[in-house]
Amino acid sequence: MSSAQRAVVLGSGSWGTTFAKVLADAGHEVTIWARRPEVANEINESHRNTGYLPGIDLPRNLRATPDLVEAVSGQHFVFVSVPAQTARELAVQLAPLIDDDAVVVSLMKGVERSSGLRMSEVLEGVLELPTDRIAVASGPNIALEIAKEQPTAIVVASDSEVTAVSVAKLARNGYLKSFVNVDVIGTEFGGVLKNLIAIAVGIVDGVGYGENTKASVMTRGLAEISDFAVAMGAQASTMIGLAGLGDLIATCESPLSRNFTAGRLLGQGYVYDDVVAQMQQTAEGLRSVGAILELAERHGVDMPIAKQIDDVLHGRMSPADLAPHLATDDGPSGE
Ligand SMILES: NC(=O)c1ccc[n+]([C@@H]2O[C@H](COP(=O)([O-])OP(=O)(O)OC[C@H]3O[C@@H](n4cnc5c(N)ncnc54)[C@H](O)[C@@H]3O)[C@@H](O)[C@H]2O)c1
Ligand SMILES: O=P(O)(O)OC[C@H](O)CO
Repeated sequence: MSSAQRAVVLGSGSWGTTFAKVLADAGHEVTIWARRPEVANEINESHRNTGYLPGIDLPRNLRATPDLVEAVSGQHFVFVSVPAQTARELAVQLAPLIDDDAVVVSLMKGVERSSGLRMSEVLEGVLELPTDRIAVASGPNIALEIAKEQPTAIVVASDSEVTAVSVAKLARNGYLKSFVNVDVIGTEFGGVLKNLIAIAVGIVDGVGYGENTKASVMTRGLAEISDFAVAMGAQASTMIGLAGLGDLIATCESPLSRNFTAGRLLGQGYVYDDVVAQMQQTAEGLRSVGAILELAERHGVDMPIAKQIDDVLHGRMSPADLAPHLATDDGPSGE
């Protein structure tokens, strides 16, 4: 464990609050920025965030504020955990506030719908930071499990290994072990793309198909998202690491996953708008699929599962046809 430092986490939803708890449990002095003052008050007064982490007691060295200026002032480590589609507007507010030497870390797992940019690209562009002051963290990290202090691993990536190590040293404690790599593209896309496959697995689960179907979708899904990530510049090895295969397994198998849950509702026959209305929390995959398909087309990558998710989302395909379609493709081909 490193010596005590200061850090701020922007976003007080499930992951922002959990990650702040991870840092505070490592002995650091942690501030969490909550957009809603009532959430900040609850964290400060009751040491709880019941809307997102029911039953979890938060550490006392974790304090919250709804004031972004106060939250960010003098902070060297700034972690960002808001829904991907809101990252740009937050970054615009953040730009004049961050310290000259601050390291900014994305905890998010979506792409910007309008541009197809990864979150680190959005932050880097708006904040005008060199890439050695940007990092991303990803892995099999279902928030509530980590908040319950169940043992977990995470990977921190930055173009600069020094930066990745400095962040990974900060974000480790008795229940979270951090690893590092320098493949930002793979680490980030791993987190984005597993969400799509978790939606597909949720769909077939909702339809009532069993383990063979889910395993087929997961395995072919891993091949599909690896092809995409490598075409975008990722290392193939990252896709079988924590941010790829690791997160794919956790998200596709957990009833706590919002992406899996959204898929299951689709499989049970709910339409897209009903699913969005029922989700209390962010299911990033629903908003990433269109942008990923556009990038895939531009880079000549075939993504049959992602296409089928998009067809189900837009009512062009019955959920029950998703997996059979996989099996009735043209003649046999190599795995
Ligand atoms: N929950 C997890 O298990 C988990 C784990 C790893 C990564 N992530 C990623 O972390 C990111 C955040 O997810 P989450 O689970 O905390 O989501 P969440 O839905 O639980 O919480 C989102 C938070 O963002 C706030 N927010 C909403 N709109 C905002 C805006 N315009 N400006 C600022 N804040 C706004 C909400 O008030 C809430 O506090 C996502 O990209 C997600 O994929 C989540
Ligand atoms: O709840 P989900 O589907 O957003 O998944 C949460 C995390 O990304 C799992 O690592």
